[in-house]
Amino acid sequence: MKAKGKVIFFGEHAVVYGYTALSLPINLSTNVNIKKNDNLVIELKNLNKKLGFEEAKKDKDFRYVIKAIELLKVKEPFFLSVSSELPVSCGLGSSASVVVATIRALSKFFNLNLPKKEIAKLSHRVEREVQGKASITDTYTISYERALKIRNNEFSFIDEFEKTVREEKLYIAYVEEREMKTADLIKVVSEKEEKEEIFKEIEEITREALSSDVERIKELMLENHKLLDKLGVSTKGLNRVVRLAKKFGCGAKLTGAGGGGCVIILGDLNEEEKELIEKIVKSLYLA
Ligand SMILES: Nc1ncnc2c1ncn2[C@@H]1O[C@H](COP(=O)(O)OP(=O)(O)OP(=O)(O)O)[C@@H](O)[C@H]1O
Ligand SMILES: C[C@@](O)(CCO)CC(=O)[O-]
Ligand SMILES: [Mg+2]
Repeated sequence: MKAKGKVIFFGEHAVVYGYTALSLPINLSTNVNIKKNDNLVIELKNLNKKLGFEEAKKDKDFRYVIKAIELLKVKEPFFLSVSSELPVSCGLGSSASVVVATIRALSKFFNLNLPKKEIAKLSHRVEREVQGKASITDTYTISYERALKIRNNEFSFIDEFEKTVREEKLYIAYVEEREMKTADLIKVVSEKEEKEEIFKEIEEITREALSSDVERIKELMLENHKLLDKLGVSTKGLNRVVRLAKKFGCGAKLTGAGGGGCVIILGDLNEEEKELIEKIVKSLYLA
């Protein structure tokens, strides 16, 4: 079973504290396959790891899959294999995508017929338990496969916002590997003294973005990025890509937890501009 990834357009981190975020699903996906087996074995293809259940429990990389299996209380053994088109731990929701795909696959294999709502709820529980803190943004966007506004862990669909940003090209620049996981970055932010003031400024930007035209959305993305930098979750590499995209007349910001990973770029890039960005990133996708 498959599950998509996501980008956050506005409001990451602030959303963990009840403020607003706007997110969109993206078409890079994770695939989880399950087949009958004598023992419970888990394979993580992107990470080149394959372990039995008891061994996997001791390895941090397996935490999301293990927690999902434990939560569904399934008894019979199986072989479960995860592979993803999403770069791992880079801001595109790879953790949530793995969890949603795993729960969807378990639901099908064990004939549980879990409805979308239940899959979203369980997936969020897994992320929250593994990370300590997690908003519903990533798991719900991926479970519902719709653009969402999240506030106070409640969601609504924002198809109009998605239509507005889709008037322009949307690129994802995979800039650099992250040294920290989302869980660690959430902790860094929790220790930042001036976080509430920064969140309030992000909130104003996010609310304005929801009813703005695409040109204003581009400016607001740059402002949101500046505040994420002030919050301490940007890097030199991410700032460099955002600066270049701005020079080319685009909106740009880091997306997801930050600390490296990906930048989203909204606007048209000509061949020469694309090449200049490609020179300083690992890859550039059209989302
Ligand atoms: N392809 C994969 N196979 C197995 N586990 C994965 C895979 N992708 C992600 N994970 C799990 O998710 C963890 C990374 O999650 P993390 O939340 O840090 O990054 P992300 O979800 O990509 O970024 P963000 O939360 O900012 O969107 C990995 O350490 C691993 O446990
Ligand atoms: C950093 C964060 O806001 C987004 C990660 O994609 C964490 C969360 O919402 O749970
Ligand atoms: Mg994550």
